Amino acid sequence: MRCDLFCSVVDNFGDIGICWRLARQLQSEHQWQVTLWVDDLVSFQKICHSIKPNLASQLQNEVLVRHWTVVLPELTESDRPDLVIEALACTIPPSYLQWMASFTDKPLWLNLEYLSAEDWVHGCHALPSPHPTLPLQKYFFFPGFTEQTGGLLRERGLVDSLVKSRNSTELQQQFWQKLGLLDAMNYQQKISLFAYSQAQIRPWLEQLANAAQTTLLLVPQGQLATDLTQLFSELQTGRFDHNSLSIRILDFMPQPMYDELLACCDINFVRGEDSVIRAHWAGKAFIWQIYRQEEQAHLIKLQAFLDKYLQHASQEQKACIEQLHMAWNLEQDISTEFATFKEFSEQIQLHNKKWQEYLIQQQDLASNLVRFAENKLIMSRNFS
Ligand SMILES: Cc1cn([C@H]2C[C@H](O)[C@@H](COP(=O)(O)OP(=O)(O)O[C@H]3O[C@@H](C)[C@H](O)[C@@H](O)[C@H]3O)O2)c(=O)[nH]c1=O
Repeated sequence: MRCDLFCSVVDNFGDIGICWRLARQLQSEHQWQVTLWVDDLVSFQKICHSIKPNLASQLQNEVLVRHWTVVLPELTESDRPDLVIEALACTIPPSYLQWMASFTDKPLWLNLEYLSAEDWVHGCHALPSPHPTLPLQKYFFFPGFTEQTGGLLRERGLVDSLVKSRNSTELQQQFWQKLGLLDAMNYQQKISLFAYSQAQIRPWLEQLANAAQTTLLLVPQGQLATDLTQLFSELQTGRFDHNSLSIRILDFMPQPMYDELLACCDINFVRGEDSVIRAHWAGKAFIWQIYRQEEQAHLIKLQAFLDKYLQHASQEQKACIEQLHMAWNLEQDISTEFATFKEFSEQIQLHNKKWQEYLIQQQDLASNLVRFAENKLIMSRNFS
């Protein structure tokens, strides 16, 4: 099977993060021949350091990465893919659509949608939509948390390997060494903090600094790290130590390392669409800052997720997790909510384990997509 996957980087790293994981998985687990078209190789390089932004085409992890520029290179019949994926609301160029439509044996066209836990997704997943003028139709493919959706990205063996990292002091030690954080194991609590802006973050940081427990707070480079440097000028050096709190600014690391970071921390603040799912597989307590949308539409999506995730949680757990999520997403001071969250940390850990078990019973997104595409192609080829 040959697949062309189109990815446009709107902002941040979620678009390329998701597409890069999917491309690698389709290649390594399903032996597909994948071409990943990306319009921003500089962002891509942040999460895959071997990317060379000046190249029009390059092979990375057996995936052909092509720079998607305004004018696409000339394509010939021998380039014809079996499947074309238009990821995360990007728009395939009209010239490419015309080229697709020119074949008798037309490629299958999928629109990989954004993640949502809302129930309307069940009715829209896998629906076809005919192109208004060309003899083509595309199918909507929705990731999600239930069997009625396309599922979640999860590589084979990932959860087992993260459990190993979680349970082995030696592997953790090696990991922290790779990051250059030789004293990480000495801290009683390690928190990864990947988030958008947080206007009221200071009181929470003071709470951590004044706590009995020592905390190592790991913040990836980006807007939040810049904001924290405004609060604590010492952070210009990438380090800040005050009483029980140590903050370290980290360079962006390759995706597999980021996955391991989440497994080695005790609490993970995650954001967007991809890191939140990684936090699920890491199996630690997590707090999600959802990507903001106009007119607070994201809060409806957040509540839909919390309703699913906390469906079987006790009333107290539900209240404490919901309150922390709401305060964090509304950029309020989270000191009180975080203290309660910590009180319940053992129960939250157990709850997350059950939630993870429920999700793992479902097929992963790449496998669902492969099955869907193969069935559709077999049907269309039988009819033509
Ligand atoms: C911090 C870090 C992240 N990453 C990866 C993990 C993820 O694949 C990616 C971050 O993506 P997200 O977690 O989704 O957060 P994000 O905020 O960067 O991405 C967002 O982008 C918007 C355009 C989308 O519309 C949002 O829905 C969302 O996906 O970066 C690394 O590989 N290394 C790192 O060091």
